Amino acid sequence: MIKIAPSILAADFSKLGEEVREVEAAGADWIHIDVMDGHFVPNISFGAVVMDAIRPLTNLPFDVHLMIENADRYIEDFAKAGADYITVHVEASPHLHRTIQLIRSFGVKPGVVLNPHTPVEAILPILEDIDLVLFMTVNPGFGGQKFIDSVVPKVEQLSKIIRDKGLSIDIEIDGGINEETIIPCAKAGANVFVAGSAIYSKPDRAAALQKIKKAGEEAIS
Ligand SMILES: O=C(CO)[C@@H](O)[C@H](O)COP(=O)(O)O
Repeated sequence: MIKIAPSILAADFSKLGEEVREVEAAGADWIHIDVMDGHFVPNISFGAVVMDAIRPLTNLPFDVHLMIENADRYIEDFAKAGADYITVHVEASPHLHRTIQLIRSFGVKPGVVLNPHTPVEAILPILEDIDLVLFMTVNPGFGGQKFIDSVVPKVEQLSKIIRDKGLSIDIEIDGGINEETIIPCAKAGANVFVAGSAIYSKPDRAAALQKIKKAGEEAIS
């Protein structure tokens, strides 16, 4: 099953509620929420207050991608604001087990994010403790960047490890996803795809979303 998670980073913030409702009606599976602190990444987006404001507008799972330092300090806020998944960067988490346990303690599903250059080996020790692995196919901080295809073999590598261990972990891809780049990622074993500009920059968001999803489904059929 291919899931599409539109990234609201690419939405029109002056009408964020409508933008969320529009992608839900278009067939979105999750809503992807990019939180940036201006330290771990060179950009600032929004925090738990904004997420809290849009939480009543949809029942779709909120997939919160923390691109921040000191994530432990903010996890409770995002959990209380209605996160279903919280992912933290392995590169920004010196005490990864503790952070994962903290996320789970609030009833939220924990996940780990890898930057494009970070090897899969970095997360092997915590694989049995997480629900989601997010592979960045751009360097985090901005929407609209070019897909880095050298990440695809890492997706294949992790997918095999998950299969061999009999684990149930979603593999998500984020950065430069469109109806073409989804194909190698889906074939490599990913099942959740973040798309920002490929959906929100299009006049017909529903058509754009469905085209990406169909390309992913065809790739694995
Ligand atoms: O986390 C990030 C960027 O740091 C992503 O979620 C982007 O927002 C995806 O945008 P597109 O590459 O799809 O435009």
